Amino acid sequence: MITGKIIDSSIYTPDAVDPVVAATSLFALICAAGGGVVARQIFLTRAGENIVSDLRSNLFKSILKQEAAYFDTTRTGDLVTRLTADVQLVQSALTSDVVNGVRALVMVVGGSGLLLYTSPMLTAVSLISLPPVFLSSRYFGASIKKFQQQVQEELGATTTKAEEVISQIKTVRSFNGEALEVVNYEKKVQRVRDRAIAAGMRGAYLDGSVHVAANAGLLAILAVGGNMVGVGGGGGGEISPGDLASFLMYSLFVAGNTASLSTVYGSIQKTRGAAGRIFEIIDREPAIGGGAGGAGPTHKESRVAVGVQFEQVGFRYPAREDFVVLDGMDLELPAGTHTAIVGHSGCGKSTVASLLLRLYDVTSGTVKVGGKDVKDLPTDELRDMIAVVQQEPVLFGGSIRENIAYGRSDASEEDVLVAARAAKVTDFVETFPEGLDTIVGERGVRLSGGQKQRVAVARVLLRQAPVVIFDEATSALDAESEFAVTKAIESLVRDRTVVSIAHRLSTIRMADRVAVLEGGKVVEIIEDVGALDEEMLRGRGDSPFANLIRRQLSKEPSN
Ligand SMILES: Nc1ncnc2c1ncn2[C@@H]1O[C@H](COP(=O)(O)OP(=O)(O)OP(=O)(O)O)[C@@H](O)[C@H]1O
Repeated sequence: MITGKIIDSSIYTPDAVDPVVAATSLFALICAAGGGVVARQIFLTRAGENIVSDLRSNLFKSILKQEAAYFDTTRTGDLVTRLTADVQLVQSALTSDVVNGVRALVMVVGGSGLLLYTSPMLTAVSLISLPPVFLSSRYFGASIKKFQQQVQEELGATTTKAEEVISQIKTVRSFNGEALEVVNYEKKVQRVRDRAIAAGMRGAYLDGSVHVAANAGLLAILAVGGNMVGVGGGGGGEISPGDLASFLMYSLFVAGNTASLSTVYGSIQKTRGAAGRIFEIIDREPAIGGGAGGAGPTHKESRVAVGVQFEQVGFRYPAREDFVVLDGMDLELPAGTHTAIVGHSGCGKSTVASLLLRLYDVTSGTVKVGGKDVKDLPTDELRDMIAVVQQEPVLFGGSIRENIAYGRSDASEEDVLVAARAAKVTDFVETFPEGLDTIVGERGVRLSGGQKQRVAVARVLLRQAPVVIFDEATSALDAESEFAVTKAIESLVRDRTVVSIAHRLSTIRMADRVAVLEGGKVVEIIEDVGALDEEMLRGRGDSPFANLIRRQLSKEPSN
C-alpha cells in the first residue's frame, strides 16, 4: 500500500512524501515481522515436535497391545516404517507445512481483502484463476495421497526385507545368498522409487497448473487495470497508477501464496496417507485386550498352586483358518503336578502353551486356569500366573543380569543369583570377565544356544509363577547340563503346576505324568511315568505313546 502511495505522490505531489523517509519507516515494520518469524518458528516447531513424540509413543503402545495373531499377518518392517518414516512425514507436515500453510492462508485472505478494498472490479477479474486452481488441487491431490500411501507400504516391505536379511546374515552367507538378496532388495527399492516418482509427478502437475492459473490472473489484471488507468487520463482515471502498482503487488502476494498453499495441500495429502496408516493402528481395538499399559512385571509372594483344564478345545490359527490344529482336546493338569506333553512335530504342543497364555483365543471350548475361564481373567493377571521358557528363547540386548530380571523388576541381587545358580548360568558366566554384567548382544547373539536357554530358564525360575511351561527348554543342552538344569527346575518349581513340552525321553522322565497329543486330541495319558521304562522294554502294547517313544528311541543315540 505504501509503495502505491509513494508512486502516486511522486507523480502528483512530488514534495509531499520523501521516498527515503517512507522506505526507512517501512524498515521498522520489517524488523517487527522478522521477530514474528522467529517466534513462529520456535512455537510451531515445539508444538510439532511434541505432537510427534506423543504420536510415536502412542503408536508403539498400540502396536504392543495387539493380539499375537495380528503379528502373524503383519510384517515387522511395515510396523517399523509406520514408527519411523510415516511419523517422520507427519512431523515435517506439522513443523513446516502447517507453518507455511497458515502463513500462506493469512497472506491470501489479507491480500484478497486489500485487493477488494483497492478495486472490487479488478478483484472480480482476478477471480478467473480460482476455478482452475480449485479443480487441479482436487484432481491431483487425491492421486498424490493414493501414491504416497503406496510409497509407505512399499517402504514397509523394503524394511522387512532388510531387517530379515541383516538379522539372518549368517544363514544368507552360508547359502551364498547375498547376490540374490541384493536383487530382491533392489526390486523392492525400485517399487518405492516408482510410486514416489508417480506421487512427485502429480505434485509437479499440481504446482505447474496452479502457477499458470495464478499468473494468468495477474495478466488479466494488467490488461484490464492498464485500460482503467487510461480512462480520463492524467490521474483522472478509475484507478491511479500507484493503486494499480499496489494492486499488482497484492496480486503477486496472493498468487505466490496460493501457489504455496497448493504445495502445502499436496504435502498434506501425502501426510494424510501416512497419518492414516498411523491411526489405523492407534484406533485398532485388539481382539484380545490387555498388555501394554499395565503395571509391568510384578511378583506376588503368596502363590498357591493352580490347576489347568482344557475342555473340548478346538483351535485354528487365524493366519491359517483352513488348518485344524486342535480338535476337541480335553486335558486336565491338576495343581502341583508336572505333565509332559508329547507328540509328533507339528501336532500342536506349543499351541497348547500359547492358548494357556491366551496369546490366541480358542476357536471352540474353554481353557481354565484356577477354575476360571482365561477369557474372564484380565490378561495381565493371567500372564502373571504363568511363566514360559520358549522353544527358541529370545534375549534382549542388555546384560545377562538384566535378562534374568526381565520378568521381575523388583528382584533383589540375591534372587537373581539364586536363579542364575539354579539354571547353571553361573557355570558359564564364570569364564566371562564381566560376569553377569556381560552384554549379550542383540537378541542374545553373543551367547550359544544352550547358554541362552539357561538364561531363559533362570528368568522363569525367578518369576516363581504358579504355572510353569517349559517348551523344549533344555533341548540345546548336552545330557549332563540338561540333567543339572532339570534337577534345578524340579527343586524350584515344587508345588507348581508344570507343563513340559518334550521330545527327549530324558526330559519326559522328569514328569509325573505324560499326555500324548495326536490328531488335535489327547489320545493317551500315562500317570505312572516311573513304570515307563519297563513297559517299553517289554515292547508291550501298541499304544500311541509306546509307538512314539519307540520311534524316538530309535533316533536317540543313547539315554
Ligand atoms: N502362528 C501360526 N500361524 C499359523 N499356523 C501356525 C502358527 N504356529 C504354528 N502353526 C501351525 O500349527 C501347527 C502346530 O504347531 P505347534 O508349534 O504347536 O507344533 P509343535 O507340536 O509344538 O511342533 P514342534 O514339536 O515341531 O515344536 C503346525 O502345523 C504349524 O504349522
